[in-house]
Amino acid sequence: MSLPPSPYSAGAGRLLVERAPAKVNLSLHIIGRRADGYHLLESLVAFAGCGDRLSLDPGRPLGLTVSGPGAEAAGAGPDNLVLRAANHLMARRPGLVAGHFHLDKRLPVAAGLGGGSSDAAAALRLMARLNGLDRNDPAILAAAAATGADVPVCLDGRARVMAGIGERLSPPLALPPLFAVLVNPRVPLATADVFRRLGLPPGAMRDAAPQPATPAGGCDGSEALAVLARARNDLEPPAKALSPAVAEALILMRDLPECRLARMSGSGATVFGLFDDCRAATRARRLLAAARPTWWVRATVLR
Ligand SMILES: C[C@](O)(CO)[C@H](O)COP(=O)(O)OP(=O)(O)OC[C@H]1O[C@@H](n2ccc(N)nc2=O)[C@H](O)[C@@H]1O
Ligand SMILES: Nc1ncnc2c1ncn2[C@@H]1O[C@H](COP(=O)(O)OP(=O)(O)OP(=O)(O)O)[C@@H](O)[C@H]1O
Repeated sequence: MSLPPSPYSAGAGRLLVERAPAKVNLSLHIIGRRADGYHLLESLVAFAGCGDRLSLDPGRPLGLTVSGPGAEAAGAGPDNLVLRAANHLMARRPGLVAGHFHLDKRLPVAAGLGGGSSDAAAALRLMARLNGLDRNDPAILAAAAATGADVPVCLDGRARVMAGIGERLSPPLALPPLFAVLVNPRVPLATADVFRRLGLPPGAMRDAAPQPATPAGGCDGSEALAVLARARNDLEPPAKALSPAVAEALILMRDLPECRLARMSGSGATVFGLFDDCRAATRARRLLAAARPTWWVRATVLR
């Protein structure tokens, strides 16, 4: 039996490494549904300090190995979003040099944290670095959009408002650092199932939804929290209907004495809580981890 190649093996080239941070939807408002079934939305997206890690060994043929707690759920086959993104890019730019990817999969899978999308974006950044492409090269942007609705916003991992189905991005936003706890009850939720459960017919527009509450540039953390409190995640009700663990996580988070805001991210089941400072978030992480020892719980800063 041959051993899988070491993620840290030197190969013929220099190992390139990128972080793939978790994406958190601070707000998510559904505006309508396109005739092709995709939903139009407005979402304020930020990125966490925790995430996956992707490396690329340029000396070897295109391939992927995966390690870490989420390795089995993510898989290492051609459907992994790392390989899908690389193949989308190579189809648009024949002749690009690829290599062997190694993914250290730390984030829970199908969790509303855009882990796969962030991995795909990291793969495109690695391919861009290896081939001397600009990150804003049209082929990179097109490969990102073709890989998944969340991939474009993950390309540079900076807080933005995304609109359309995720292809229209605001300029980067200067959010104050937000002290957060992320909790995932380890119940995977398929994004397509959550959108379907919303029950919006294709072609339908909802009554005018408010703009996503976006904290003004330069505001402090407590002003940002006040603005975010006026927003919502429209996918919470369908996710709760599909998984009671989402409601349980929201209640546990909201009931923590120092929690200022609790909301689901993306299509769930991960719930985030926001706190006034790092110490309050750390205390909350300890309380949640003790209350639900089998759940995935992290304290982190969102930017
Ligand atoms: C919920 C969010 O995570 C918010 O950031 C994204 O909108 C979902 O992004 P994603 O996981 O990259 O989604 P994709 O992989 O492109 O799509 C998965 C499935 O979700 C549904 N989908 C996704 C995005 C969207 N705007 N409308 C949809 O209805 C579609 O059924 C699609 O087949
Ligand atoms: N690298 C990857 N990491 C995680 N999942 C992957 C990956 N590649 C393919 N997948 C598949 O994609 C699906 C969605 O995974 P992901 O973890 O990105 O979901 P998510 O966090 O809900 O994303 P989003 O917030 O964008 O909806 C899973 O069912 C998984 O099998």
